[in-house]
Amino acid sequence: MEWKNFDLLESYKKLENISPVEIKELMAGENGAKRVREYQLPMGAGQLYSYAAEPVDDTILDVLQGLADEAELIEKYEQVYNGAVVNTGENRRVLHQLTRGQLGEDVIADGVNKREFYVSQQKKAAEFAEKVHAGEIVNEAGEKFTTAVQIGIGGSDLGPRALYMSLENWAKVNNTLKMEAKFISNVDPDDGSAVLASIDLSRAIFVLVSKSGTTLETLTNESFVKEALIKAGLNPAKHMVAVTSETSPLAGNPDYLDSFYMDDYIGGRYSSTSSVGGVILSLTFGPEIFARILNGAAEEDILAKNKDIRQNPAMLDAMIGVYERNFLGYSNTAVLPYSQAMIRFPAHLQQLDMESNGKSVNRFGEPVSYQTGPIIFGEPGTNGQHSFYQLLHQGTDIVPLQFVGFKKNQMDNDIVIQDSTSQQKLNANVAAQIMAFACGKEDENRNKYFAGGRPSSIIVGEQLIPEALGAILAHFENKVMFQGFVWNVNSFDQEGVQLGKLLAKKVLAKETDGALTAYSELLGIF
Ligand SMILES: O=P(O)(O)OC[C@H]1O[C@H](O)[C@H](O)[C@@H](O)[C@@H]1O
Repeated sequence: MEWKNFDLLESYKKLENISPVEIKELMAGENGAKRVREYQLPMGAGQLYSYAAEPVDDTILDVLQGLADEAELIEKYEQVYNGAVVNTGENRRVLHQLTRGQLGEDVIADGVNKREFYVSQQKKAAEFAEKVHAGEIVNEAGEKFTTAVQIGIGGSDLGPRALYMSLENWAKVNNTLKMEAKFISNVDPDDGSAVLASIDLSRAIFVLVSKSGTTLETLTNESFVKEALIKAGLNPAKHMVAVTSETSPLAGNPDYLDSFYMDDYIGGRYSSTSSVGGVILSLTFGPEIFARILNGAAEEDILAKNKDIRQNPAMLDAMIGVYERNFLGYSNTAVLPYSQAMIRFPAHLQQLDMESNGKSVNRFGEPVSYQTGPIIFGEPGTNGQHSFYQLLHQGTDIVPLQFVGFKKNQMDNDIVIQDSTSQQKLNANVAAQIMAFACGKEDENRNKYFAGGRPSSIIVGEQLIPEALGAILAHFENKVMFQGFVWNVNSFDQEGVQLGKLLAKKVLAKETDGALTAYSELLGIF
């Protein structure tokens, strides 16, 4: 198996010379209908990935299949889940898939069977959550905890928060919301203050999450919360658990009610299915619901083993994305869930994708001479339609769009107005948008003219339930991984976040000069 730069592959040349297709033509009339019915494949949890409105035909798909084969994507994926040190920059394995299933061989690292370790932590979190729910672990006054507050940032916040928000209302309707969750992430004191003001502190359990145990924001917020607890006459040691890696400075501290572990083989942005998401989600929804999220993710991980891109939704999505990024010149991707519950999902995908593939050097530290990860942004539909879709329809940049939609809403409340429910209106909009973007509209008035030819895909599910959510989460993780393989970058480190941290420390230590001193003055820091 070889790790080669993308532009050294035969498929790169083929893709450079391939004639692009016109979505506008392909999607028109009865041919378009046939395409929508055919250009789809099953995803995990009974969902479908539809790519009819993407700029591909069978010829291009064959070349993309050739690319997947030539870049040895499946072999590289096998290396990942069998425990190879693919995060070369940090000399680490990459094992997040093992948090939700056994995909290959046992991975024994540092004398430990890693899958067994992750499962043991899941069990520990499940038992802890059950004791909290049963009132066996209670506050100083013997009362049950009612709120779980996660303190963490980046991967220790975004994924778990997106998952929680995606299922909060569903859980309420299905009577499985055991506790409410809140999240404190920003070092902005107003973030912590607002959350603390919104809860009954005496009934709150804080889940301190930091893989490294050294993140300034999280440690600051831990102190912020501890001070509030002490001021309220409460004992912080009775209100806080920690989730961290066994090698971090937070590990093994008796000042927490309990500690749960992940390890250095789980990257922050890939950690939602480890204890990082497991503790808060088991506390709030119950361990069974967290297990259902894992099952959905596991289904998707298994699908991702398929060599045939027409049977492997994550790999197909990844290869279409590479084609759009490197050969059609599209530098952004919008994520547009037509589900209000998924409001924080685009933020999670921003970290997942941009922190993974926002690189200019290959995995050996050599500069690459092609584009890598796109800029990711998004907002739930239909809200986005009334905001930035103007640029998407008529702007000078073409932005590939990733829609997500569900046939049924989550809550048992909808009304018929003018012959349609709100859910029907929501889905009518996503169908309309896909076609408007693809086919556009002729008009003599150039201001009202829509060029069309704007590509999109859509993930369609029955309802946003735990399995569906887990499958969508893993779909994007695997997509990003496959793209990183093609670009030959290390998708599992993030050196680009370090410089800013270093300079912030200098500012706080008053060790600045030049313009940094001037900015410190401008911001009134000292
Ligand atoms: O979990 P922690 O070690 O506190 O890290 C939290 C986050 O901070 C870092 O700066 C990285 O950019 C993220 O990848 C990480 O998720």
